[in-house]
Amino acid sequence: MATLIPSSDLPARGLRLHGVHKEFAGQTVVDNLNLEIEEGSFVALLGPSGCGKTTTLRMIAGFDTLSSGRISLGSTVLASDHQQLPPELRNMSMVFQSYALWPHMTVADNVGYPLKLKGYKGSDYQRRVREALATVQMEPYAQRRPQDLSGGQRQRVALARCLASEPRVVLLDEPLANLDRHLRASMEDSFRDFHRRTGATFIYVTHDQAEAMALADRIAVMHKGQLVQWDAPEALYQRPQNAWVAGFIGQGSVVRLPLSSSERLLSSAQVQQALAALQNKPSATEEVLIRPQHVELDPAGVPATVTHCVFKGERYQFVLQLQDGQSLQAYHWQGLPTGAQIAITVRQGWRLQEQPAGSTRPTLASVA
Ligand SMILES: Nc1ncnc2c1ncn2[C@@H]1O[C@H](COP(=O)(O)OP(=O)(O)OP(=O)(O)O)[C@@H](O)[C@H]1O
Repeated sequence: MATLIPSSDLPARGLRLHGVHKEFAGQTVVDNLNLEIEEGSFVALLGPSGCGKTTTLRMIAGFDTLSSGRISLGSTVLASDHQQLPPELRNMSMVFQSYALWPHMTVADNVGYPLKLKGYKGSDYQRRVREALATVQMEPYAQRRPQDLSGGQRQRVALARCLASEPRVVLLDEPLANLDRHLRASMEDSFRDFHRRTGATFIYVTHDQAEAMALADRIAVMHKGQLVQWDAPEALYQRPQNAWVAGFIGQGSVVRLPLSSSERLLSSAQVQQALAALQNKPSATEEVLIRPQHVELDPAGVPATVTHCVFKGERYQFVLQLQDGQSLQAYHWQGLPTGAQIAITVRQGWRLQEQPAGSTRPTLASVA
């Protein structure tokens, strides 16, 4: 796959992955990965299960070796196919889904562990432990053991331990995966705050696109070991590279439309014209992403039939059938019966790049 990151000047103290490749028993799990991560940024590695996110994080941390390529932090080469800086010399800290706290130690001792390794003692040690615990509002729990804490509290202790070691890079591997939905939302705030306070570079692995969008200022979308898009959350949502990314990020429909121009962002008039032309069964069509919020009921629009309607609390979610049988997702504040004949206007569309033959795409979120 082509390099998606321009090989511009190295960020002065940033993290760079250059042609990183990893095989396990002859099978490629990370394929020529190129990324330039700015110092102090919050980056998410996002992709479906098995796409190589954790392996990438472990190579950055130094827990896995590279088959080929190079990882560097500023001017220091951390790893290549012939050299490997040990994890403890990388000035990085990893936060795991399982928290990885010592069960026989108190909360304070868990947090202080990396400080002891660095030789801190006495009042300086005590102060740093207190400060780290205060940052995650866990000071009152200093003398408890991890098993006497909730999942969210344990993860906050793991964050405090990470903070105490003052890393330049914080690596987080699905840290919220074991928590319920409400706790996840409040922990997202803790991560944001933690990132702001430390100024460290954060690399956050998740398969949850909403979590990645809420936290990261840049997202690397991975699929089958390859980087498919590297962009800000808004850009990923508004300008996905292809139908696979469009299906993975947010809700929407990919429809095939006959297009007469070459722009990627299509105006309402262009989409309406293409939708109206579907009744002529055009032979040449291209993939266009249409987000549900851009579909509006409009008596002057093109005909469609309601095939599915689900109440979602703040709105109804529909599946509509276009004149040629293609499906389109839409929202509306009112419910409509299945089989209702309506007319719609689409406010905008995004032309997708065709994917290489044989590649798969995630199933687009449906209301069914
Ligand atoms: N030590 C190993 N030996 C052999 N294969 C491995 C090893 N570690 C990972 N793999 C394989 O590499 C592929 C990528 O795994 P990885 O854990 O990096 O994916 P992931 O995107 O983090 O997935 P998940 O979200 O499920 O954790 C998978 O097919 C996995 O089975």
